[in-house]
Amino acid sequence: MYVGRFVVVGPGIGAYRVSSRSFPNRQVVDRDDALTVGPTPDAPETDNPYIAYNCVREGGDYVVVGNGSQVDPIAEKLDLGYPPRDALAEILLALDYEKDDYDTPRIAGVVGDDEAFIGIVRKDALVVEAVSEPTLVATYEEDDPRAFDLDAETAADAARELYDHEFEHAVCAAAATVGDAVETAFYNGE
Ligand SMILES: NC(=O)c1ncn([C@@H]2O[C@H](COP(=O)(O)O)[C@@H](O)[C@H]2O)c1NC=O
Repeated sequence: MYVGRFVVVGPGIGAYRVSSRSFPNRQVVDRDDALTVGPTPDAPETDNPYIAYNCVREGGDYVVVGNGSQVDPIAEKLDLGYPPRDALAEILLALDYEKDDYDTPRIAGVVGDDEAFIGIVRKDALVVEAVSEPTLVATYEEDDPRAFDLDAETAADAARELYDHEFEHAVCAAAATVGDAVETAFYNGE
């Protein structure tokens, strides 16, 4: 099954995978204050505005994961002390779904050491929920949050677990854990 991009978040851990039919030549890079998805050096040029963005970034005591430019303003709201639910709802609603050929939803998660929130804005709905167990939401097909069996306990294992998941067209993955410190990791395949 092809679900496009997806996030999995639970208390203390969050992960994100890029799956892509149209833009497979992409990778995650570590840019000090964020993990960024972008084209590989050999990728064909494109003017699509939705394929390069920060996918993992700290905000306040939390880490934000997501599939587009919403990650930055959500993190900035958290830096200002907004409650995670409100930061997710406000920014997802403000930016809304992507205006591409698929009306691709924006998805995001906020991870704290003992709490987590997940959100999606689709053409027909805005959903923001607190979650107590690892929970998945994807851009296509799996676009309502549902429990996900995440075995990983480290960021490196979470990135690898999402990359290896059976959903089709894996491109790259990133993850973070939130405890006494934040750890991040990514995996771009072999
Ligand atoms: N975040 C991403 O990495 C991303 N990659 C592709 N998209 C959008 O989704 C559309 C469909 O892409 P695909 O066929 O790869 O699923 C693209 O035209 C683009 O507008 C993205 N936007 C949201 O998921």
